[in-house]
Amino acid sequence: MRILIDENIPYAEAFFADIGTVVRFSGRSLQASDLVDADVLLVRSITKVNASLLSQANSLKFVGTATIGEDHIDKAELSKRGIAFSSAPGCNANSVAEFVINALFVLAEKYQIDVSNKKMAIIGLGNIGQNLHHKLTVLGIETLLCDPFKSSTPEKTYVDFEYAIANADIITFHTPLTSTGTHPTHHLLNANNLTLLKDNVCLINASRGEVIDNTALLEHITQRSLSGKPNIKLVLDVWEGEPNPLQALIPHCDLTSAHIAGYSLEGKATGTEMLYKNVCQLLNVAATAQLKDFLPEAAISSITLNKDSNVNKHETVNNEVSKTFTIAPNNPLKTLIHTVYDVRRDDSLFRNLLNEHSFDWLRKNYPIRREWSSISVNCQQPELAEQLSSLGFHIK
Ligand SMILES: NC(=O)c1ccc[n+]([C@@H]2O[C@H](COP(=O)([O-])OP(=O)(O)OC[C@H]3O[C@@H](n4cnc5c(N)ncnc54)[C@H](O)[C@@H]3O)[C@@H](O)[C@H]2O)c1
Ligand SMILES: O=C(O)[C@H](O)[C@H](O)COP(=O)(O)O
Repeated sequence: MRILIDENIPYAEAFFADIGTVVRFSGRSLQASDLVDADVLLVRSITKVNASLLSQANSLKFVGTATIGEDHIDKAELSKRGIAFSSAPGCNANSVAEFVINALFVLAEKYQIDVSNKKMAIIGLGNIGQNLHHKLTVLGIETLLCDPFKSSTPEKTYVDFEYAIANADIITFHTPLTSTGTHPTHHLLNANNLTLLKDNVCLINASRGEVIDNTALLEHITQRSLSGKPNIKLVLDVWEGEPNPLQALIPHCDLTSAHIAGYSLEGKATGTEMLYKNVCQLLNVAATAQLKDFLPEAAISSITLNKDSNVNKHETVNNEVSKTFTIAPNNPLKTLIHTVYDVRRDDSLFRNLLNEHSFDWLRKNYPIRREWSSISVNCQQPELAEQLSSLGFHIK
């Protein structure tokens, strides 16, 4: 059994060595001829699996992508050739949701935004959007939910896209990239509706670059500046035209990164495990390998929050009780989250290394990043401990 696996899929040997011969490849240079005699092909989002790539596949039984996005896969072509397919839905949802909260905390501190009285629109309520919605609810941040494929219930109200972007203080995108169907997302945010955004809006895109018309966004930012309006607070993890982002947009961003929101070790490794289980099922072999047996302990695996840590502290300055920032600079929750991982690290790498190296290099050489669940927190305050536990931390 010949198993072709992208070089950026972790733990592939640990999972697949017992099933067959693992052959690694570089995602953008895979050729049709490499698929001769291959039985299984596991890719990431940079490999376009289409008729051309599959043209010499003579024994391929399964194609898997260790991602949730499927816009790089021609599923109709796979089905025509009788090749089974699966993605890894939800594998990196927690990673992306943590990334967004991480970025939000940076913006809140940088601009002293009291997020407790702001509305955050989540565009796309799938695996990531729902995970993020849960975390924001735990943090007490009000949300506007937008997903035309979901119906409102007494507990959950969905709003339409224009309402969401016109009324939100923070907007975060979590849709797939689609260009057909009733609600395509290609250039969902574009020259026609950018004008609806609030003056002080924060915009986060960790979905697909093409969901926002990047040229129109740059033009809009320039027009805003000319008319004396405040800048958009901008977080871009994904870019139109990757691996060649619109360079002129970069200086206008507060936080930049090379499509790594889903790149926690847990997120990537869970993708491998999901594909492994699917391959085992297809081949009718027992799935004996388990991620929990390989995942290493985090570099910092235990932390103590002292007794007087208080998330929503009212500070008295000059005999006046100061404004309560849910995410104040000394907020222990923010400190804790930025101890596990700080999105500003990736912003620095992106800005400093993008010209010397490349977008793909930054992704390939991505430093290990762990999720909140990798850390055990010793917390003496029951209320804070419960909040941390709901966010995914282990409580001692
Ligand atoms: N930056 C990263 O590293 C990273 C990581 C993971 C996923 N992603 C991207 O994020 C996307 C979402 O991931 P997911 O796991 O939540 O996927 P998902 O399929 O679980 O959810 C997507 C949701 O978007 C909704 N949707 C579709 N069209 C919409 C529209 N026009 N307006 C609003 N909502 C719409 C769908 O109904 C669905 O609920 C992926 O498709 C992928 O492109 C990026
Ligand atoms: O769609 C996804 O799951 C994510 O965008 C994923 O993190 C992309 O990573 P890549 O496959 O490009 O390495």
